[in-house]
Amino acid sequence: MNSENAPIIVKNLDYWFGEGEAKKQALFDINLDIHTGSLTALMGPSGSGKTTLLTLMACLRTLQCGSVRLLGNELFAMTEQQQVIIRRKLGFIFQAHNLHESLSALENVLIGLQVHGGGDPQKQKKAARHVLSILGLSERIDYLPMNLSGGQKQRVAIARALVANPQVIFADEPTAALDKDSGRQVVEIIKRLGTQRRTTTLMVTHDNRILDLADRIITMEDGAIVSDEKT
Ligand SMILES: Nc1ncnc2c1ncn2[C@@H]1O[C@H](COP(=O)(O)OP(=O)(O)OP(=O)(O)O)[C@@H](O)[C@H]1O
Repeated sequence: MNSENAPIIVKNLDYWFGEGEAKKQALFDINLDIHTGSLTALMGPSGSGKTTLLTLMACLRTLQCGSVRLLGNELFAMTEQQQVIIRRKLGFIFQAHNLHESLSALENVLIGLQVHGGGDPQKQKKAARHVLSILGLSERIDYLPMNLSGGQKQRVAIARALVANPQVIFADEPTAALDKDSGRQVVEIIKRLGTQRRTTTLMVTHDNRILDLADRIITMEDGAIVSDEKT
């Protein structure tokens, strides 16, 4: 694949936290191309910069130095309005699944469509039901989060991230709260999306149990990439 067409292209990316005496560099000269439809695991010890890099690539943090091209758009110096438009093409899955406790599984997934504004409510419900069924939750659509297991809640959060057919999914430790089987199931679903819908996924993980499912494993240490392996 021509790397110019890659959905994520990172060049010479540096990042600092703090100001003055407290200023500390968190990322050092990161260069990376992520290919369409691939599932990439981002690994490394605590504090190595994984989340900082993920949030910069996901347009959730302002770039200071270097370049990130996300779906053909340069994120450096991008306006807030442009950022909102590009974020609509992305799906986010975080460890704390942030479901609304007062809303059913179906209603939580509908939020993933309603942030886009407009749309036919009946079609939206159909899409939400469909994605919940793919995730094995057909029987649970009217349940409140308090009545779902940890794995089921995480699958609802994934359904919410997937319902709008994102082109890129950014996941931060999506399996951390799950047992081995639920964790594998979740990553298998994400992997299938890569094959079926050409969805590209970047996943920060400490979970060795699911690494065999990744197409590529990038390891960071002290703010730099120290290894980059295809599996
Ligand atoms: N808001 C912040 N303010 C100051 N320093 C920060 C902030 N967030 C992260 N850092 C520092 O930046 C470095 C990278 O942190 P980051 O959270 O990206 O690492 P990580 O590899 O994701 O760690 P973990 O696996 O523990 O989540 C660390 O030294 C961390 O202390």
